[in-house]
Amino acid sequence: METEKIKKMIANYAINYILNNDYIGIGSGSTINFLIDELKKISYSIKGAVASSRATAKKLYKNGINVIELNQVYHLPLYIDSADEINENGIMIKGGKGALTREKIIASVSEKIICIAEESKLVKYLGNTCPLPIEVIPMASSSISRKLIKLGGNPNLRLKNGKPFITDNFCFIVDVTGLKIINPIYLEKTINQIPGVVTVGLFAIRKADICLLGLRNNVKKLLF
Ligand SMILES: O=C(CO)[C@H](O)[C@H](O)COP(=O)(O)O
Repeated sequence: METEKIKKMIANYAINYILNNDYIGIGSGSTINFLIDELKKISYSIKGAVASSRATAKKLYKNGINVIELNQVYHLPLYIDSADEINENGIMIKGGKGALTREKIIASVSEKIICIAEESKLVKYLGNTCPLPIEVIPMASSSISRKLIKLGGNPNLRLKNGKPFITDNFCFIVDVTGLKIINPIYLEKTINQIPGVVTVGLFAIRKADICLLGLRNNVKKLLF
């Protein structure tokens, strides 16, 4: 309950960053769902929103926000999303809800990335409180897992109701624990190069510019 209250508070704070009559990229997950509830109040001033998942698109649409395809815009001035972890340099682990690929695409064309997260997600060492998700082409999940073991990780195919979890892109997710994320940019590039990897949920090459960190009673702004 306390976490939900904090997520709501950050979402309420974050709408102050939304530019009048412009486009915006919107992430996925429970924190972002609170943000979308807030966006409803200013839907008239949002030119269009690019959604990072089908679930987000559905909720935006329901809240009267104009949902557009990324192909309709050249670039986005702002992308707001949450993360599973963020470190003191703005590098994030994302993909806990499985939307990492679309999130990374939107992040790559966005001028500014704001991460909204509760304090518990701010970590010193990435990968200690959550696994690193990797979206993979289904036929390559085993070969990729073997390569991840060679890199020192413990890969696990993500399941839902006993069957592989299927992403919006009809792919699987391999969640890896145990990797030492000492050089995140190098690790992101290394994993990206394994054949069959669609996206690794390490956001080091394009990290957050700002984090709005939800504390118990207020929001702290971190600039990177
Ligand atoms: O990366 C994500 C989705 O792929 C989310 O941002 C991350 O999982 C955090 O989710 P929540 O806001 O529910 O804690």
